[in-house]
Formats: sequence, structure tokens, C-alpha cells
Amino acid sequence: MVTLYQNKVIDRLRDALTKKMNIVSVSMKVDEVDPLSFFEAGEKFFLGQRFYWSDCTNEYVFVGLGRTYVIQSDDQSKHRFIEIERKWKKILEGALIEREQDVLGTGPILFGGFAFDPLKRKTEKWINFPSARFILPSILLSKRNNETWLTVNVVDQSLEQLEEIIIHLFNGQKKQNNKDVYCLLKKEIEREKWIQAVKDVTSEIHDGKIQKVVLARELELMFNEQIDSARVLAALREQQPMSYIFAFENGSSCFLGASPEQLVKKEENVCETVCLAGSIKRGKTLKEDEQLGDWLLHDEKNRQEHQLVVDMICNAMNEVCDHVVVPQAPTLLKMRHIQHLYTPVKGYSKENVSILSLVERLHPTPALGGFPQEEAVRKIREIEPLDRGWYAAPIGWMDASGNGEFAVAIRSALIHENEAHLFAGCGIVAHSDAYSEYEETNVKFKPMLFALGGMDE
Ligand SMILES: C=C(O[C@@H]1C=C(C(=O)O)C=C[C@H]1O)C(=O)O
Ligand SMILES: [Mg+2]
Repeated sequence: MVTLYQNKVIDRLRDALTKKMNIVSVSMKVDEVDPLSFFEAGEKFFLGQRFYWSDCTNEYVFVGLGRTYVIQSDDQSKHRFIEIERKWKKILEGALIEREQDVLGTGPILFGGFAFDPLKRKTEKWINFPSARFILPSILLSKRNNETWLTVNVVDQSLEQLEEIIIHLFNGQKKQNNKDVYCLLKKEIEREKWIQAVKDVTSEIHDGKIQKVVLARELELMFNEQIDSARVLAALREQQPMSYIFAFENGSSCFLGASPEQLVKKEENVCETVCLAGSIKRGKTLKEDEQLGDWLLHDEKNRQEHQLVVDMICNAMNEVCDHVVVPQAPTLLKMRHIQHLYTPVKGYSKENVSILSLVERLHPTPALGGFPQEEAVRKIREIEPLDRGWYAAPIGWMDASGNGEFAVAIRSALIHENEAHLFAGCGIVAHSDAYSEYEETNVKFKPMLFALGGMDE
């Protein structure tokens, strides 16, 4: 059964390559395979060149291996979004796309992300994560609802090797993981400086200079063993099933996480986005959990923090979409460790509105940057004691027709050998209390801490 795939794919690629196109993309339906096993099996040929993505409803799961194209931008302005789009269109102009059926989530799909603020001075650990970087993988496994598809994108590869690779991927045995992995060291980076920054920003907000600034901090963990991204992904998938689970490997680093926050999804002209801001921990009992949720729904500080996001996102969406629908009041989104105020927004894009133009328009929303946007980002650049890199920035995918989805890369960590850098931030508004905000970031570290093995629940 399995051998058939590689024969069929290779034959079609061989035919297509004779047409001398700049890139050839062939997709076919395959039997169900666990995407994580596929990711793991990819280690042999593609270590450092893999990505994983599943959305919060599990509609799409992608595993990308290898690099047929890398599209990058070092532009430090908002222009970087459109530059990626321009380069993507150029590649597609010379592409021969062969699909058994016109199914969303198959064919040439680009996956990647952006830096939160390219103007922030870059630190060594983010060296492999530029201002914008997207990959067209050599091999893509897509799972959409209950169907699994294989796409192979080649330029003019040796097809013999491809044959061996495909056989290996579909016969991948799950690694036995009996290693005892534990955390040796947990270090809070610049705790006092961060608390002082929160106090300073709060008083600037009181002075009326700015309305909201999101400030993040970092936790550094050291483990006894090298951290295996597949193991962490497996834990995230089990522990955070309602989140976007992502991993983006680059060389010896991997940026991964489980984010509850959608930035934007576009399917034809249907556009969706989410306002997520305002947080409290989960209760230990059902009663306590309901009380906390109820408190959050009525707390003035959290409602204001949330409303700034709703107003900005609605304004942005109304500029480029028709029939924008937004509920009157937020509801609660409950994740394993935290609950948030949640308002979904939906609209229909006007002509010539691309997914990356929506990303450009929205990023950073006041949930990750603040309000007004420019002043908030400048403030973060000036006083936040860390380089965010890709944390809190857009990460996601898009296809050849401009459909795709981006999440905001929060509840995330950058891993490198046996080190992990975790990031968490919170929205500072006029009524913020520095110590409560500090506690809020502690709750936001939990999903990654728990998945890595750096805490007991
Ligand atoms: C910045 C983070 O989360 C954001 C901030 C929130 C808040 O301050 O209430 C809530 C959700 C996110 O939009 C993070 O998790 O690091
Ligand atoms: Mg908050």
C-alpha cells in the first residue's frame, strides 16, 4: 500500500518535470497517518527543517519537511508583509500545480512567521528568526477534517532520494521515549526591572500619554537532556487541544507553542479574527472556576483592556471588509490553565484584500502591543527587558489562492539543545497593579512549563 504512494508521486513528478517549470507541486490523497509520527519520522532527513501546525478546531493539521523555497525579508517596516506576498506570487507564476482534487490545505502552501518588532535590537538566540521567514516545504502532509493528503514540491531534485524518503516517512516507527527529562534550573529574567517597567507604564497611562501597553517577560529553563520538539508537541497536543499548536524549526533552534489566539483566517472572502484580552486563572473547583469567570466578565479593568482590542480590530476590519459582525459583549474562553475574555469578529473581504494585508493591518493588535499602536510598540522597544523575536507575532500559513490562517505566537518557547526560553506578557492599563500582572504572566507560562516538564500541574 505504502509503496504505491512513492511510485505514483514519482511518476507524476517525472512527467511534470519534463515540462521545465520553475517548480512542480503534486498532491494526492493518502491513508490516514498520525501527523506527529510523520513529524518524528522527518527527523532522519529533515532535522532543523520541519514545521508543525494544527489550528484550534483541528480542522487543519500540517507537517512540513525540507525546503523547496525559503522566502525571507529583512525589511524593518510594515512593508515586510507585502514583500513576502510579492515573492510568493512570483514563485507561483512559474509553478505547475497538479492536484487530484481541488481541496483546501493541499498544493503549494507556505508556512512561516514574522518578528514582533524588527526594529528591536536582536539578541543572539533569535539569530535564525529574521523579520519575516516563510518556507515552501519539499514534503507537506495535510490533514483536513478526516482526510489526509501528501504534497511534494520540487524544483529539480533527485527523484531517487525522494523515493527513499517517502518510504521512510510512511513507515516511521514512533520513537520509544523513556528518557527521564527534568528541569535543572529555572531563571526569571530581569524580574525587578520588569515590575518597575509595569509601574512606570501605569503612571504614564495615568498621565494620559498612552492607553495600553503589553509588557512581556522571559523565563529561562535548563534541562538535563536535549529537548525533543516532537515530545513537547505531543504533550501540547494532549494538554491544549483547543489551541493552535505550532513548531517552526530552524537549524538547531525550534520555536513552538500552544496559542489560544487567532490573528486572522481567510477562506475565499470570509475573514475571521478574534479579540482575546483580559485574563484570570482557572478555579480548582467548578464553583471557584465559575466565580473567577464571573468576576472576569464584570471586572472593569479587564473589560477596558479587552474593549481596546475590540475597538481597534473592528475599525481595522471595517476598512477592508463588508458586513462585519461582532457580538455586543465578550464571553469566556476557558483553556486548561487560564480563562480569557473573548470576542470573535467576522466579515467578508472587499476585492484585492489579501491575507497578508490583513496581517499587516492587524499586527500588533492591542492584545499584544497596546494602544495607540505606534506609541505602544515604541514604548515596548524602549523599556521591555527582552527581545521578543517571533513571540507574540503572526505565525501561520497561506496557499496559492490566498487562503490561510495566522495565529499570534503566544504561550510559546524558543528551544535550543537543552535550553528553553519562555515568554509571557500582559496588557497594562490605567488600573493595573504590577504584582497582579506579574501573577498573570505566571499563569501564562504554565502551558509551556507543563508541556516541557518544568512543573507539576
Ligand atoms: C501577551 C499574552 O497574552 C495576551 C494578553 C492577555 C491579557 O493581558 O489579558 C490575554 C491574552 C493575550 O492576548 C501572553 O500570553 O503572553
Ligand atoms: Mg491581562
